[in-house]
Amino acid sequence: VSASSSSSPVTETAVDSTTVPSEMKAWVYDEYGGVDVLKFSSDVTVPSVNDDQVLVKVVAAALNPVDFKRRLGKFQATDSALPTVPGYDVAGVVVKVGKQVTGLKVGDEVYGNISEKALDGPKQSGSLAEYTAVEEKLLALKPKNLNFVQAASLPLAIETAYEGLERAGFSEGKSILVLNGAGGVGTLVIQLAKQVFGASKVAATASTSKLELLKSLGADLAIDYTKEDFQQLPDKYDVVYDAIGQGEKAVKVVKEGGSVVFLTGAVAPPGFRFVVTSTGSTLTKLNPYLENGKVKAVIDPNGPFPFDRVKEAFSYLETGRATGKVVVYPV
Ligand SMILES: NC(=O)C1=CN([C@@H]2O[C@H](COP(=O)(O)OP(=O)(O)OC[C@H]3O[C@@H](n4cnc5c(N)ncnc54)[C@H](OP(=O)(O)O)[C@@H]3O)[C@@H](O)[C@H]2O)C=CC1
Ligand SMILES: CC[C@H]1OC(C)=C(O)C1=O
Repeated sequence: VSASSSSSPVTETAVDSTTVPSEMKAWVYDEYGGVDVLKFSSDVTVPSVNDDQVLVKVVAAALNPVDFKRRLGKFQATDSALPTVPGYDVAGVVVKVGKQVTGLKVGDEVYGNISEKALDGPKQSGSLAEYTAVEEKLLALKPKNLNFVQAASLPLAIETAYEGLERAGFSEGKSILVLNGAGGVGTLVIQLAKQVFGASKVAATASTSKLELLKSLGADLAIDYTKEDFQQLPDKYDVVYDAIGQGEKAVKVVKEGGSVVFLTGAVAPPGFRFVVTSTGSTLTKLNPYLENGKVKAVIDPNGPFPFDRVKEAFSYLETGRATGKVVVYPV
């Protein structure tokens, strides 16, 4: 696996914005369950565009664990109605703009996480489709040096990484331990902590074959969780960022007065858990770090998965072994 920030053939894509059809191809499920509830359909209604939204022709989409947790029915109480087109992360081209849209125009190449609140009323018509409708405020212009696969991989994960660091009060000169440094979020927490926030020390956990990746992303210490227990090591950290659900252990290695961020699983005091909020402004703020290559997209080398292999893509993500992001391209 290598992190990359240079564009490639996927950068070029021609999208005819004049002919938006009424129906589209998309992956849909109308019942909660395993990957087999996903059905490929060619006659899904193209979502209408509210005044504050744009219609995006999807070039690439990325998968997140929240996609399969939602499909399994873990967030039914606050989910949008079935049937659902899954998918939060999108990169594509604007083909229609709502009446109140001021910052985007037809032809703009954009990326973003299409659901402002990941669990509370997420979009019913998501990004694993030929078109998706998104509020302008959730999108940012795609950095020119990133191809669509790289751009699609970033939104939800980088927004989560950034929001967690902000909420933890992470700042220059502080130390951090990232539990699950090789995943979609952890690969970005390492980079943001080092390159954007000015960490004094970044430690991260992964299995043996991924340790070099962690160091390439900026980790000063890569801990092989298959061989040693971070709790037995002498170090304590200003912030512990738990992206794997090891709450009870995470709080044992934080410094007095430090912060423990939980993304999943039980919250052990004094830690806290949050759910990511999508905002294009975070992407715009981080675009310079993506454009100068200080922060790179990490794409799992088993992908990108073409549109007709979305089930396989989810099955792979659900193994819990993905390195960086699982991306669907071409759509
Ligand atoms: N609260 C929120 O708003 C959000 C929550 N999340 C949640 O955060 C978690 C991480 O998300 P994401 O990064 O996308 O997940 P990924 O599916 O990308 O994580 C996969 C990685 O997990 C690593 N891993 C598995 N077990 C361990 C372990 N015991 N210790 C260290 N690493 C391990 C694997 O590395 P290896 O093969 O080496 O084990 C693999 O590279 C998920 O539970 C997700 O639902 C994510 C985004 C937002
Ligand atoms: C409660 C955490 C939940 O929210 C998101 C976005 C996930 O991936 C989760 O597990």
